[in-house]
Amino acid sequence: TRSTRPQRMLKAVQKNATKGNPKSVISAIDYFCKHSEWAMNVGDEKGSILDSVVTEVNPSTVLELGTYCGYSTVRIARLLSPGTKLITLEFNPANAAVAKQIIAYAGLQDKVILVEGSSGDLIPQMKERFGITTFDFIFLDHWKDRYLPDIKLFEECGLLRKGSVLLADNVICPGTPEYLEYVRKSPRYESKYFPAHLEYTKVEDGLEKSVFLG
Ligand SMILES: CNc1ncnc2c1ncn2[C@@H]1O[C@H](/C=C/CNC(=O)c2cc(-c3ccc(F)cc3)cc(O)c2O)[C@H](F)[C@H]1O
Ligand SMILES: [Mg+2]
Repeated sequence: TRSTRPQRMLKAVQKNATKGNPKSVISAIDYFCKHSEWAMNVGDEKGSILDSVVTEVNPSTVLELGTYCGYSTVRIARLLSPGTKLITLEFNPANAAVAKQIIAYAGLQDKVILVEGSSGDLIPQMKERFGITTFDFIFLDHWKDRYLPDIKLFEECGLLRKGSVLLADNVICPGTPEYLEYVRKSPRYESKYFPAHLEYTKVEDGLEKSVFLG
């Protein structure tokens, strides 16, 4: 049967990237998406903003919602200090299987805990399963209508502390209007918009960085 786009992306990584070299894996995926097939990775322009926020926060506890093929997982994990691991949630087994291989190809498997399942089910389990008290950094890039319910879940589960940073992809395209209204209106968050473009296109998009004020 015909391969899937994530499988073709993995093939492109195995063909064009250097094993153990995260930068070459990132470049191979960006090249594939620019010249072969568009895919919903955060991409190089927004990815650079992601890099700068991760570097600034230098988090000890990290969560990503929506692994997809692992592109942003590789971008984040490559910047983490030794001994720090990122937890990434993906509920589609086929995506998780590809992501696992792309993360391993980058040599970052020891810095990533990929959990198969839905954020709605897994967020309440973070404390008991992974010994997390609070997250320093959260990257939201899963179904856009789940950003708001999930941030409320973080609050209810006591997973945010004064200074926790949430970075949300696609707040313009496809758009997350309810989430944006919530973080921008709530007195409990300090929010800032980083303008950019939809990955591999000229369409306007951007990232919203929201700091929990406690
Ligand atoms: C709901 N809880 C979940 N828990 C675990 N994994 C999940 C959950 N929900 C989804 N997943 C998992 O997270 C991924 C989903 C990513 C969704 N991303 C997008 O739709 C998305 C769309 C565009 C886009 C823009 C313009 C256009 F013309 C077409 C597309 C651009 C983007 O950057 C995106 O991120 C994965 F597929 C799904 O299994
Ligand atoms: Mg996205």
